[in-house]
Amino acid sequence: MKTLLDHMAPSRISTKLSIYVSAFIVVAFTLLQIYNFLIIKSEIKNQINKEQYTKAKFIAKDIKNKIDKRTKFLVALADLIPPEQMQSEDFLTEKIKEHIAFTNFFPQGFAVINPTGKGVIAEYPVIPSRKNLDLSNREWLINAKNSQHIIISSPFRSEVTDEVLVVIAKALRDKNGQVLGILEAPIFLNRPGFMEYIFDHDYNETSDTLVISRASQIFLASSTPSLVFKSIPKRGEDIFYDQVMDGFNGVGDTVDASGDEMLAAAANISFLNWFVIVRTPVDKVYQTINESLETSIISGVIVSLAVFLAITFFLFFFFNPLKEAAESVKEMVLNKQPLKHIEGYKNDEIGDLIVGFNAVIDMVNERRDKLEKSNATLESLSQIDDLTGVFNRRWLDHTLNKLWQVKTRSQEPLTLLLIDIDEFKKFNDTYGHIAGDKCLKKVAENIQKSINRPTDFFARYGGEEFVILLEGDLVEGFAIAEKTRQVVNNLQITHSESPYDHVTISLGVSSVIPQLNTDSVELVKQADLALYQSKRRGKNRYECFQHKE
Ligand SMILES: Nc1nc2c(ncn2[C@@H]2O[C@H](COP(=O)(O)OP(=O)(O)OP(=O)(O)O)[C@@H](O)[C@H]2O)c(=O)[nH]1
Repeated sequence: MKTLLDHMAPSRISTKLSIYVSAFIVVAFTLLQIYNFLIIKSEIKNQINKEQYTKAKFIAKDIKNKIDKRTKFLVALADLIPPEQMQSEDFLTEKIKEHIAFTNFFPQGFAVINPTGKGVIAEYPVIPSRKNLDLSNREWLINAKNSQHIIISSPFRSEVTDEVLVVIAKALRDKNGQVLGILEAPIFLNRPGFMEYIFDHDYNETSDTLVISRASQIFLASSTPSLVFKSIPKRGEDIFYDQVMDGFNGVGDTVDASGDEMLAAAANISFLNWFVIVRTPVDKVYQTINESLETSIISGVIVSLAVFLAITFFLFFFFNPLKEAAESVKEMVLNKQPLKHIEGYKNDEIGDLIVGFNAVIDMVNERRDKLEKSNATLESLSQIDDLTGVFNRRWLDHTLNKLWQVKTRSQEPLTLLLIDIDEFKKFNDTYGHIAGDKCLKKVAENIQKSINRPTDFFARYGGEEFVILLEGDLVEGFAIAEKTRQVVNNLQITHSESPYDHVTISLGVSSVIPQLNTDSVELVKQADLALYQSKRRGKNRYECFQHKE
């Protein structure tokens, strides 16, 4: 029973393909994700930069408008106060009250300050702490007194409420230019109607809006309360701040107090020498895309796994016939089994391969059969004597040696009859070689016919000599010798030069029970000696080899 792991052996094409294809898909998918991630990141950065810059410019414009409106309002009020009414608190209070009724720009109202800076000539609404303030040393009071125009103070913290404010002020003069009082109004940056939204944490949920005084180098407004009225980074600490301090309007990269990277946009409020920065932590900018990257990594892993399993399954399905075919071939080759058709037909290239392989096997088998047949033919031809068609000397030697070994083991007799045609030279000389050949053939054919036991073998030994090999003893040898002699004698092939007037044969018989370390040649030699005796004793007879006592 094969396990899944066997099916997924590393040597299998389907396993290799699964791994390669899956790895390719994973790498391609990952690269695509990274590419998309970088593109989207860059798009998001551009978008956020654009939005932040628009927001910064909008806020800058909004602050400018608000200051403009307030200064115009104060100038209009100042124009309503004639110098001769300057000492009339009631008149001034009434005028302020009338004027202020049209706006909510000034929740702290207006005050007309004594030119010395000590005491209030008139105010509305009445703010008790204001009356006792000594403003004589305030830079804005001094500036207002020295200016024909409205002035805007540097931002400062209220001693009373600790809020950040600016004061707008205009000196009220008599016709000689003598300052009779200073009309002033505080603008609290965090109060409703001005920049309160910048201080609102909810409004700045992801981004942070900062209003910065270039002259004072401090944060005037921020949704982070701890930043308000703190110094901005020193020159050299943050390139973006340095650029903005030099008047740059636009977008860039910065860091916050804790060193976290931020995308920022800056817009100038030139006439105040302030600027607005809108900034967002990079973490927050890319939060969504980072989260989606995590999700896509998880989904990528799941998809890759699913793709791997799907590919493995499909490749297994497609390549299994190939695998089984390969195993069949391997088994045939390794175990040297007969080549046979392999199973697993599929209607595709693998199927074509299997069909082709089977056809090759058919061809190989067919050729092998032919070769075996022709080998067998060659083999038999190499064992047959051309002239007579009986076994030849080569076959005889081989058979004799084989039988010699068999009889050595079984200790049974082996008998050899050496046959020689008498006066054959004369036959040739008399009738010619062709007739001699015919004679040889006829003799051989007839002796062969007379040998009918499967354990008796007949072969041409060479020339006009033949051998009969018997798996029997001397007695049987004599019987066959005599029978053979008679067979040839009875052929009555005319031979005028023979004393018998026809062709005869002489035979030498020898028999032995083969022993270890003896040679079959000995048996032939003995038969030859016996044949010699036959010739000497008149031919057309057989003699037996006599062992010397
Ligand atoms: N025609 C033909 N003659 C052969 C063949 N092989 C051998 N001979 C002849 O057989 C003859 C054998 O002669 P010898 O060995 O002198 O023996 P013999 O003439 O038979 O005399 P004895 O053996 O004493 O009877 C030779 O003349 C060979 O040329 C053959 O294949 N065809």
